[in-house]
Amino acid sequence: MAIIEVSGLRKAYGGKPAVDGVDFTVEEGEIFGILGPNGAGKTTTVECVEGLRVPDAGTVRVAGLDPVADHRQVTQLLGAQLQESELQAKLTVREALELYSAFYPKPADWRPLAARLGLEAKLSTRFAKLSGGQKQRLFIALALIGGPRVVVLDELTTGLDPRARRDTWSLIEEIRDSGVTVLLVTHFMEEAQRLCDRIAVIDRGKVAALDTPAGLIARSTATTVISFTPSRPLGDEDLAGLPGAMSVATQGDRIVINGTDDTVNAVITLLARHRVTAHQLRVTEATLDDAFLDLTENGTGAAPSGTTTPATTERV
Ligand SMILES: Nc1ncnc2c1ncn2[C@@H]1O[C@H](COP(=O)(O)OP(=O)(O)OP(=O)(O)O)[C@@H](O)[C@H]1O
Repeated sequence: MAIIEVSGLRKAYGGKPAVDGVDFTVEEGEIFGILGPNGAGKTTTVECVEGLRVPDAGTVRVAGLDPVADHRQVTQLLGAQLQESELQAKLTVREALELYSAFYPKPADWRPLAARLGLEAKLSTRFAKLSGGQKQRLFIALALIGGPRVVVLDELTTGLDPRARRDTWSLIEEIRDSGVTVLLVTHFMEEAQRLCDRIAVIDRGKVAALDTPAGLIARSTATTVISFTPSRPLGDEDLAGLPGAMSVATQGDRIVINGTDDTVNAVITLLARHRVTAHQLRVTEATLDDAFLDLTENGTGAAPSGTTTPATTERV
């Protein structure tokens, strides 16, 4: 069942469209990612979902409620961590948790929440003295304190070191596993690929693509690249007609083939049949990075699904 429904959403600032007809639905219990280049309209979109901005046109519903007209009810079921969150420097972690608990009629018990987020030892620490990762953990706790059904996390891991980022990913998965729907705005492809059940790629205020991470990668013009140096030359006729191969090139004594998983298997069979050893065999897969560049203005422009281009050898 959809818990968030966004339809025909438009929002302009000073006449310039920031969100220009966005549609998507988020199913209850999923991690839904919003991905896109700087200034694409991601934050404006989630701020409309949170009821912090009033749409110029279109409808937004959270559990059937209008985030603007039914703001009070929506704040009881939606927890938000904003992109640039700050707290009073002298506030301790305990005070922040107690203060935010007071905003809700039935808050979650903050003690187990703090323990789950690794904040127990920091309860008496002032906000200004927390590390970036600890601040983010506190903001997650504050977003969860009302016992929400949906939590919106906007660029949560920006500025964190790789270990803190990975720890935060585990937390986000735990939140989803506890039944909370997560709407996640991120710039990090690896984060989106690892965490999200589905992703809307937003570009210039519109949804450029909406799919699972694997589905977005499959749309990418980039594919699987196989390269190796054979122990003795292979005939052109052997390499022609490999299943799924879109191009075969030689670079010195290296062979570079752009194809699919079927091509990888066929190459291995071919090498075994000819008793040829492949030196420095490399297989690289398309990633969400490739798909992102294909789908957004920063890349080569939106590529229609199913199109292919000749192999690019620099990815090898
Ligand atoms: N309060 C505002 N007043 C005027 N223009 C704004 C305002 N907020 C955002 N914009 C503009 O609207 C467009 C979309 O901004 P938004 O913050 O929604 O994008 P974003 O995808 O979240 O970007 P980023 O990834 O850089 O955070 C941008 O061109 C931005 O400059």
